[in-house]
Amino acid sequence: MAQFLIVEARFYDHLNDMLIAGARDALEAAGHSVEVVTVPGALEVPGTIALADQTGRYEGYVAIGVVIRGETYHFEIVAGESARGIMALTMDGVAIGNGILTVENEAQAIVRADPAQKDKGGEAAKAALALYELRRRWG
Ligand SMILES: Nc1c(NC[C@H](O)[C@H](O)[C@H](O)CO)[nH]c(=O)[nH]c1=O
Ligand SMILES: CC(=O)[C@@H](O)COP(=O)(O)O
Repeated sequence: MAQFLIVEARFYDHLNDMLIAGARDALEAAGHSVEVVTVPGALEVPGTIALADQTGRYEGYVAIGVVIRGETYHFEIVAGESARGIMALTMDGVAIGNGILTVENEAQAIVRADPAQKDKGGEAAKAALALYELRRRWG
């Protein structure tokens, strides 16, 4: 049994609740414990995972959030930089599944967040579990 941390950018409550439910179910079904920490937006997620990892308390992380395209270039910054930060940590060996949706509209987000449909939260948790298992094998 390992301790996983879900780091959620709580920008859209109803969408996050579905993503977290899917992620939590996947982690608990695999026999692990789950904590959740909430940050304002997707840009804060990589830094939060970096800080959490320094504590040594967690074996893996699931990044949760939703970025919906608006009218300006801000979408590219938030979507791209959050993914870039998460990927940088992954390349340093941190076990992270990226469940931050980057979508055009709310309808796309609902289909992807709903555990009964695309279940992207569960998918991200399974990615974190896969990296955690590889770390155990090779670590
Ligand atoms: N527009 C969205 C954001 N924007 C906020 C940033 O992530 C960040 O919190 C702010 O710039 C302060 O550093 N965040 C999301 O998660 N989703 C969005 O659609
Ligand atoms: C992530 C975004 O694009 C967004 O929420 C910001 O919207 P806008 O570009 O209309 O300010």
